[in-house]
Amino acid sequence: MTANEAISEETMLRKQSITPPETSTPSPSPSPSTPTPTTISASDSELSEIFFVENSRRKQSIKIQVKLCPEGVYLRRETDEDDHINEQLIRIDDIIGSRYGPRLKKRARGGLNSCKNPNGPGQEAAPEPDSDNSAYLYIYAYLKKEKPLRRVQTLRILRFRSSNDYGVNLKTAETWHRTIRQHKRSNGSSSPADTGKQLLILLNPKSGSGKGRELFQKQVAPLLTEAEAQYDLQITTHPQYAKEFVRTRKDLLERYSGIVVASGDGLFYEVLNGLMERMDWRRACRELPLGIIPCGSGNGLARSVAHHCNEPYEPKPILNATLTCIAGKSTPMDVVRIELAPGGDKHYVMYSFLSVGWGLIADIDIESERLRSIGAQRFTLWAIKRLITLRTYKGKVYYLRATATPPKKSEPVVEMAREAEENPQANRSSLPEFQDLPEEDELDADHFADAISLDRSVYRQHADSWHSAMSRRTAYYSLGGPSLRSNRSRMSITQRIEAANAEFAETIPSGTIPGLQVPLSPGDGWVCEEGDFVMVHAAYTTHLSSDVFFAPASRLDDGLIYLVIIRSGVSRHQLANFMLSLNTGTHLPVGEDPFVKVVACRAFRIEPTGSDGILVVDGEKVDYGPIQAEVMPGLINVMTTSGQ
Ligand SMILES: Nc1ncnc2c1ncn2[C@@H]1O[C@H](COP(=O)(O)OP(=O)(O)OP(=O)(O)O)[C@@H](O)[C@H]1O
Repeated sequence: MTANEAISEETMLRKQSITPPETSTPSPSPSPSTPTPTTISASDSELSEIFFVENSRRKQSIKIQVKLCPEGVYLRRETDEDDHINEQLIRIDDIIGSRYGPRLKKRARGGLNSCKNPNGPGQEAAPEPDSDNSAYLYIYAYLKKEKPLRRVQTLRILRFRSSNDYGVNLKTAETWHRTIRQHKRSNGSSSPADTGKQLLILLNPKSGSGKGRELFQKQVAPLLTEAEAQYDLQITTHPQYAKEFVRTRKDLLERYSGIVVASGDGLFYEVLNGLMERMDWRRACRELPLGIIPCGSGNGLARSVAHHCNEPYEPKPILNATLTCIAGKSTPMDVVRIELAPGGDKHYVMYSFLSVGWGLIADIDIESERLRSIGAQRFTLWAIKRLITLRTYKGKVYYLRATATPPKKSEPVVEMAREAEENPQANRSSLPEFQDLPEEDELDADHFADAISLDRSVYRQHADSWHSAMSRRTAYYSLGGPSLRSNRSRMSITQRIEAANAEFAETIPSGTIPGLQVPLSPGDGWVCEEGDFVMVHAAYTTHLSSDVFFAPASRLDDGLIYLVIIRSGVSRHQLANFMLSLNTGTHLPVGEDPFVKVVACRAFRIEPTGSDGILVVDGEKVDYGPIQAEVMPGLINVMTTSGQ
């Protein structure tokens, strides 16, 4: 039989072949349940064709109607023998890509460099002259199944051989390929293949067990190839590499459609903070969705994203997360602005996406580092040790409940300016120097990049430390810009500072709560708890690590920080139960508890007494001392399988 044929791989490459008749005549598009003897039926959005699967064992051919429509690919199978009909829909969301051309000799693998197909997206090289004239369409899908939640790899191969001319068959296969892409686009998926841009992939070869490179080659690259994703793989060579890359790259937004971090949470933290230090941070956060492929040891974000979009995680976290990154959809996610007391070597303002910890869990996380060689067991062992030798910490915890009305923004800079005008000499030393930025026409692209890379940290430190002490707002920046210069001489100090603030409010992310040095007032809605604490731990994603389901009620963009406060006096038994239930998310008290409290808040401040203790932000140790945090709702976009 010289007819079209489809090789259908239901699950992991289980092959059958389907073959439609040799000649094809156009026909109206059939419904999925109505088989037609015709081969091709094309409208703008639907294609339909009858294929045959040769069943050599039973010496019969099975007729399969394949219909491509906006919902996906319908396959309707019937046998002459028992009139039995099987139907299946491969949802368009579950199809990650397709390719067409001659039969693939072996499974294509992505390399470690930019992936480019010389024949254009989805198309393979022309067949050898002596081979058959069939054109093949490979449809790569990962079917989502519930109970247990999993993705099942599925490959459908349609073989087009109606014509003796390879070019004609290829054209038919190409039409199917193009239509699949169109349907994915209409379904809200901006596939990397459609954007004309590359995915930036940042890979830390040292994260987790140190096998990031191999994991990428074996598990990630093949999927990127199937999804026709063009990518630029950057392998980090040292800490801060990723941060500097995204911070200083001039063409970041023009060149890349998104950033995928193939690493642990530590590298994602670098990328987030690098983005936030760009002059175009707002646009970068809005336009560049961020994805994570879990190659680290904690992987709290990857687990939280999987939880958010009801995607499987274990037993194949890398494969599942990669599917999420290539789904072409994204969801807003909160970022938390952290302010630390100056003095240490860590950055004064930082941006966090997971958690802030003080006390028990932070201690276990950091102190058990010395047992890293024994793997995840280190947490259990150290938790037992710390439960036996329980520590408490004295201090104050302030929080602004989610329901509290935000404090009215004061006009601190205006107040300062007024003082300065009244008494210029007295205030001169406390006012920052006005720095002239280059004229706009001097700002070519290179110049701009240098300005970003050289000066930003200076501006940030300077402005923050100055204003935190003097004002209720922490991030007004007083640097004169080009827009001020023309009429500067005619402007009062007040006007100049207001104008500068307006300009830099856009270019530098600012907080809305009082600076760390400013006392907090209950009148503004702040609740204060004072005393001895076993732990204060704040989370804004569901999972702190792949197996710590810390804030089950959290949503990626709910604008909430979940603050868990455990006071001194809690029994070891209750604490042990708390720790043991962390992986199921059943650790939090259902009703009122005298020792354990959960507060949904917008902002909080911790003021530890003394200097001996551990504070962590996103699992990394920071300088011990006062710390405050404020949520910036939906600031970034993370790659998901549902969403826009
Ligand atoms: N090439 C490199 N060599 C050494 N360290 C690196 C390199 N690239 C990045 N780093 C640093 O390694 C740190 C840890 O990386 P990462 O978070 O990816 O892995 P992890 O610690 O195993 O995972 P997790 O944070 O989920 O526990 C990051 O803070 C990053 O700065």
